[in-house]
Amino acid sequence: MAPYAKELRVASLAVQRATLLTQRVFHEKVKGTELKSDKSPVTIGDYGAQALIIAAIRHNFPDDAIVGEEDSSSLQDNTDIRSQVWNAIKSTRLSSESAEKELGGSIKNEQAMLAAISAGSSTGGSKGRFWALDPIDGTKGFLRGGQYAVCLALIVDGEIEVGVLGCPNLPVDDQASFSADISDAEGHQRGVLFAAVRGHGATSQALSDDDLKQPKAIQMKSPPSLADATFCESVEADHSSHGDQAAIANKLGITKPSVRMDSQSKYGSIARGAGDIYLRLPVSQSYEEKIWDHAAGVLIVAEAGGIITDIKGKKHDFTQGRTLKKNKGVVAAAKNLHADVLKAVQEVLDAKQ
Ligand SMILES: Nc1ncnc2c1ncn2[C@@H]1O[C@H](COP(=O)(O)O)[C@@H](OP(=O)(O)O)[C@H]1O
Ligand SMILES: [Mg+2]
Ligand SMILES: [Mg+2]
Ligand SMILES: [Mg+2]
Repeated sequence: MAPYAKELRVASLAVQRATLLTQRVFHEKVKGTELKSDKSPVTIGDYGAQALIIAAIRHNFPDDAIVGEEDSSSLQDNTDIRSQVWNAIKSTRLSSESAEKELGGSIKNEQAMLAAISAGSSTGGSKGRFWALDPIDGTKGFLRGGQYAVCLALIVDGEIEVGVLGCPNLPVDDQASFSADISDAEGHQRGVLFAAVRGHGATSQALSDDDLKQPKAIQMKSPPSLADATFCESVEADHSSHGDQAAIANKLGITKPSVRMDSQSKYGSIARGAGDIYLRLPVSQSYEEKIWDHAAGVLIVAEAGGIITDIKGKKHDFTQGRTLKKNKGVVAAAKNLHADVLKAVQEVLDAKQ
């Protein structure tokens, strides 16, 4: 059996189930968005997806630690939000009974739901197994009806071994034109699951497939020249500097406008050859990137043949706890472009100092 086959299967089904919850929360316009202490939003969808995924991991791998973005502290007193999360969870099941059973079935009650959410409090580190979980990455994109991703990765002794991204609003077709805009995907079926196991390549498949047994290999594209390349970057200008990105594009002779897209959908997109370069350029020097914002996407891009480093050219270090405190930013590109892109990034950023 291929390495990590069970982990890949459980992670894929757990992400698929969580995307059903997030889509329902979005379409039923379930209100109940809170602001966290850093003023970032968290929704019923974030809490519900975290609970469902952690319950599935604990059923299958009870000894594994979990580094999840959300915690349940604000749900302890807020009974209104808590019961909305519970309602969303209760009504979310995979249509395949056998797959639902593989995940351990439903969560038993509200207490078990809170316990599952709280179980994402591991501090990670350099030893043993843990899962990095972002139940909704791009919460702002999710709220806008844009791109978002449900992200799960298994890290073993500091190496990312398995990565899964569920992107409900990206087109299924790997050849569809590269855009964050959902209306551009009209006529395209939407909802794609990207996955990778270290050393075994990256795949995509339709999120709607009941049994998730039809992954297709994906590959990064190598554009003939830098001038033909397409950049992507965050929508949020305080997550990645749009101005620095434009200066870097200019230096490289790239004239096509960048594609702005929320979430790790950017990693999935370049991995399937829809775009060529993803830059995340620090705005604040003190911000530490979170491991759950990158782990799954970094493996998927690497396994699709891309190169990913931070802005200094260093590999991202997932052994440092809940954040990537030893790294700044992201430079992800096809193999034939990465060195030139990194050089331009450094020239532009150095010139600012
Ligand atoms: N100042 C900052 N710099 C970089 N990333 C930030 C940031 N503040 C928040 N983020 C992260 O950016 C993520 C979204 O990335 P993107 O801009 O690529 O869509 C957020 O994930 P969540 O939406 O899961 O909270 C959040 O963790
Ligand atoms: Mg968040
Ligand atoms: Mg995130
Ligand atoms: Mg999130």
